[in-house]
Amino acid sequence: MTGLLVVTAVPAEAEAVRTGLTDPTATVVPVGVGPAVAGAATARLLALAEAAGRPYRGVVSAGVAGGFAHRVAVGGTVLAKRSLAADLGAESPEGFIPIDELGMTAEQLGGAVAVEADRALLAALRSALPDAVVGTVLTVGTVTGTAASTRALAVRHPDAVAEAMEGHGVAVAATQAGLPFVEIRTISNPIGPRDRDAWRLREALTALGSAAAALDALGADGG
Ligand SMILES: O=C(O)c1cccc(C(=O)CC[C@H]2O[C@@H](n3cnc4c(=O)[nH]cnc43)[C@H](O)[C@@H]2O)c1
Repeated sequence: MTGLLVVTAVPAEAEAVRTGLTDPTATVVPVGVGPAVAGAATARLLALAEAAGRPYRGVVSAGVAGGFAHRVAVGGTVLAKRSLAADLGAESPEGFIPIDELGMTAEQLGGAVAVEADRALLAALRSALPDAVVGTVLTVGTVTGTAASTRALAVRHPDAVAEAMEGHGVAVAATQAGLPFVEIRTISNPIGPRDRDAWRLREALTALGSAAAALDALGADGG
């Protein structure tokens, strides 16, 4: 069995992870932006490793994220208790209806709208990163960019700490492969009215490099 598969969206995030992670058995791959592309790419990487007789032992979704300002500051680190597909559902005149409240069977849904982090991986990261904020990390297809939608998300998900665009897709790929999964993010921007100039990518990428050192705790003898 090989080591961990760590997937990021963009190459800059993968580079940041590689600066902190020293576990030689881990593989870090930038797979693209968004849950569909990240999920499909992760599933393919897992299948290729399995077919080569070198299956991964766990999957990590890592990168930068928008943070809910009342929960975590820019530059902070978050660990996902669960990775939740926050915009999977239906709009209605009364508001958003999550996919799992539309009356579909489990078979029709094909997977959970929220994937829980693997307990052992999360526990190992929590102890290596005691200052990290732990809560739900939302997966969205559209970056939240208004005060109204930020409020609506925070009300709908009071335990949410951050949003990003890949976690749930990667989590579904890991779950379907029977592998443990966890999501780790560092905060590049507060969620709220769009202000791309306010994104602190360099700060978040530096924090990601530091946080990635904790992934060594998930290596062959850890986690
Ligand atoms: O341009 C660069 O150098 C660069 C370096 C690192 C990352 C990027 C990105 O564009 C990251 C996109 C990635 O970040 C996540 N993200 C960050 N903030 C949010 C947010 O407020 N809402 C949703 N997602 C966010 C997301 O996972 C994207 O894939 C560029």
